[in-house]
Amino acid sequence: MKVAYLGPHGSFSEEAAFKTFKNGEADWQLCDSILEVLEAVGDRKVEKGIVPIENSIEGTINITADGLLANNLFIEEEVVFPVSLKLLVNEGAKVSEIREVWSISPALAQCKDYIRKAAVKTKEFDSTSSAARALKEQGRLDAGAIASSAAARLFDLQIANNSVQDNGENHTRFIVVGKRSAEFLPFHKRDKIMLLIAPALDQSGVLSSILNVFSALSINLTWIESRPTKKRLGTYHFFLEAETGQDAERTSKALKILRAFGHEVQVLGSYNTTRL
Ligand SMILES: O=C(O)C(=O)C[C@]1(C(=O)O)C=C[C@@H](O)C=C1
Repeated sequence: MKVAYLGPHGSFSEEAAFKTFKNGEADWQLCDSILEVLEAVGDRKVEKGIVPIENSIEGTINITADGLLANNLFIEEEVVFPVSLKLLVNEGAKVSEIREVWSISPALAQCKDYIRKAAVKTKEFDSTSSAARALKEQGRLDAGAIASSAAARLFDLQIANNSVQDNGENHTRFIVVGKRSAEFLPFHKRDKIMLLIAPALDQSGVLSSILNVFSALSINLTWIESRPTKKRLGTYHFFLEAETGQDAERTSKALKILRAFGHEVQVLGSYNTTRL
């Protein structure tokens, strides 16, 4: 089975992918960006992809949320992975002389406090490991990369600071996605469900009326995110993730009520969750 993830080697996505799929189960396809992973699944070049969707410090990874819809994907599994962001430097570099730090944007955002205090510039890359690789290739002594200890080993870089993230408790939620197929059985004995809800009317109280359906049925919501529809300024749709507690009946009741109110409801995934 072909499985895509964000490369190059040494990325957090790689660590999450290796822990999620059994040895020998996957024929790995490394991609240059998160969007490329989602497109590879969308274009059926691979069967599955694994991508980050949310980080405990920085929040939603919008590229993933929007890319799920643009590529007609279905969430099949969720894994929560601990992240430890380090400052990597070339041999001979002095921390006091670092003027720039390089990384993917969500990782830079997870280290805002360090970046502000150190008064360094930032430069965005498509992954933590591509930043580490570029640092090694360019041999710069005035720049550092925010990346993993695996990237330090792989690119032979020194760990100048073992933890540059704003909070020691740092987790990223990854999802395994596949191409959506009409015959897929939604919410059958799974822990969670992901919905995309486009409200029927743009009127006051519409979001609270949607949320009331879940509270009336005692369904716990675990994530809510509004994203612009990209059609007109001020128009939004909502990602809602709920714990189904493997109870398909209450979940289908909620969907029926929401649709009866005229809201457009799409099931974007039905999955179990694992903490790595
Ligand atoms: O750049 C990587 O190493 C990734 O796997 C991406 C990513 C992300 O974008 O959230 C994954 C986990 C961490 O939160 C930092 C980076």
